[in-house]
Amino acid sequence: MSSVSIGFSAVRSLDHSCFAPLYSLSSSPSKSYFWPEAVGGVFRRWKDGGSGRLLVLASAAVEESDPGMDYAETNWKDQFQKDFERRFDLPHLTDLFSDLTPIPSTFRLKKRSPSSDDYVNGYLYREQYNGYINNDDRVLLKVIHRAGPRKEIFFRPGDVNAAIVTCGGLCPGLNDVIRQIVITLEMYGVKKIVGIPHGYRGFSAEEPEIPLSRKAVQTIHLSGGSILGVSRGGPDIEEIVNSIQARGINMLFVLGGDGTHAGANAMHKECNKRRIKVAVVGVPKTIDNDILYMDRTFGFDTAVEEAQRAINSAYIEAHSAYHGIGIVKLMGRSSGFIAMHASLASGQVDVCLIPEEPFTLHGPNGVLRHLRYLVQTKGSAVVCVAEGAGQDLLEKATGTDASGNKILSDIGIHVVQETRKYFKEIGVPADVKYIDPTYMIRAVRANAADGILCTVLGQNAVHGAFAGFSGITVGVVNTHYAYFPIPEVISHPRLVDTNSRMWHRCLTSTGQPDFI
Ligand SMILES: Nc1ncnc2c1ncn2[C@@H]1O[C@H](COP(=O)(O)OP(=O)(O)OP(=O)(O)O)[C@@H](O)[C@H]1O
Ligand SMILES: O=P(O)(O)OC[C@H]1O[C@](O)(CO)[C@@H](O)[C@@H]1O
Ligand SMILES: [Mg+2]
Repeated sequence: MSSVSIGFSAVRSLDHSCFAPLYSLSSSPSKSYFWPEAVGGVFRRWKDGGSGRLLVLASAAVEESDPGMDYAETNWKDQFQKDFERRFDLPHLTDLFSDLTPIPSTFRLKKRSPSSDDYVNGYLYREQYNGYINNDDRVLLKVIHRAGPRKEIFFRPGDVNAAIVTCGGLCPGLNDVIRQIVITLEMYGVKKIVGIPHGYRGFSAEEPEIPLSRKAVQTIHLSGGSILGVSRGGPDIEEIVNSIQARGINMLFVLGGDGTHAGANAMHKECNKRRIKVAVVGVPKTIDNDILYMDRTFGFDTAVEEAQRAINSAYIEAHSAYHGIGIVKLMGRSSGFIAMHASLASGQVDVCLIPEEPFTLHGPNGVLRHLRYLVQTKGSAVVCVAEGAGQDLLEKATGTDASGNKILSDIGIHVVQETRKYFKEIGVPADVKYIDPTYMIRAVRANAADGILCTVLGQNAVHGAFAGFSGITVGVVNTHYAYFPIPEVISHPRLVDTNSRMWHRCLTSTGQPDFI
């Protein structure tokens, strides 16, 4: 692959260890060459059957630009930027209600330069020295909308009827986000805030709404779970929007994964169709970290921390046993981020198996043969397997859960059974210990890093709704908080790039060969 850099920008990201070139021209026809760890957006272009195509890489997410666009002209950079800008334009209430006029924000910010009023007993209180965000402010090459409080807002706080709903599986930090949404709504002057019980099912009105106030949420972040409850499945979009209308909800905060966001976007569209003024704002929740564009989603950091505890226990068990083999199954239906990061964090994993990397168990290049080598050379081995890994090796499970997600076959149990069988067959003793910490990981409270992330996301969700956006979600990209149109972030799950430096670091740490 030949590649020519034509411009640089120093963009720093917490996730990444480098400063990255911004634009790069490449003649590689292969889609597999990308730099998922490059930051700030790396533009790479190659010839594809005569028409130029372009990739933008944003914080480990790879997005193909509109293939219909002709980037062959010399001003491809401008064209690309315009195309990207168009795709990331945010739906706004004024798209529907053109006569809406904003009012000065009720969210008070202190001035940047302190005045004598800001001193109390000689101390300067400057915790809110911050500025309002301009609607033109963008992050990542100035195309993605910056999150934060706007000077003008589109709701009178007295008219706001806000609701919060948490859907899908549990995730550390849900209570932190709920808490911060409530606190921020109150800071704007909102009085009517409720929680919808048990996810979208709560819209079918079997259970009463949960009244929320600063007092009610003050300490909820001290425990895991969601005080509102969660669920999968539930009523269809029309029924949900009927319920939104009947309850008079005009700000809806939706905390959930890709399914929840698909629902939120459908609700936003249905509200538009009915011409009702409702701001639907999502906060992505997934311990799997499988949402596009975001540096990370809340709960992921905590999940990794908990997961590496399970791995360390597996190591101690395996290491203490004669020919011990510790096998740990971690969550990750389509993406192996938890398994990869926990393996790296622990440093004790010999084999890390993720959905993105095919492998065989049997045969000369299989996992089992390598385990035999490990127990015979170092005395023990640890395997970390993501739940979505190796599904092609298993008998297909049939059916879906209440939300329509495919039920996966259990790769953890399969690896355990096959390992026991293999060692018995070859007459080598092996003491196999299995740990599945799945729900222990999900149910814990958020750690400090996630607590901060949840706080900022919760605040920004409220700022986004007051700013008049709807059908959007909030995330952190290249360390900046930004708003995204929902369809862009859920178009497909974010996957571990097996050509990335991070996956290679993981392989270096485990020392595992290719199992193909
Ligand atoms: N395409 C869709 N359109 C409308 N609603 C959906 C869609 N997919 C899922 N939902 C609804 O969203 C809710 C949550 O979906 P799901 O159970 O798939 O969890 P999720 O949000 O993807 O979170 P998790 O990461 O835990 O799987 C459910 O109530 C489900 O009915
Ligand atoms: O057992 P539940 O609640 O359906 O959740 C399992 C799913 O949750 C996830 O962690 C996503 O939140 C997936 O990786 C996993 O398949
Ligand atoms: Mg999902």
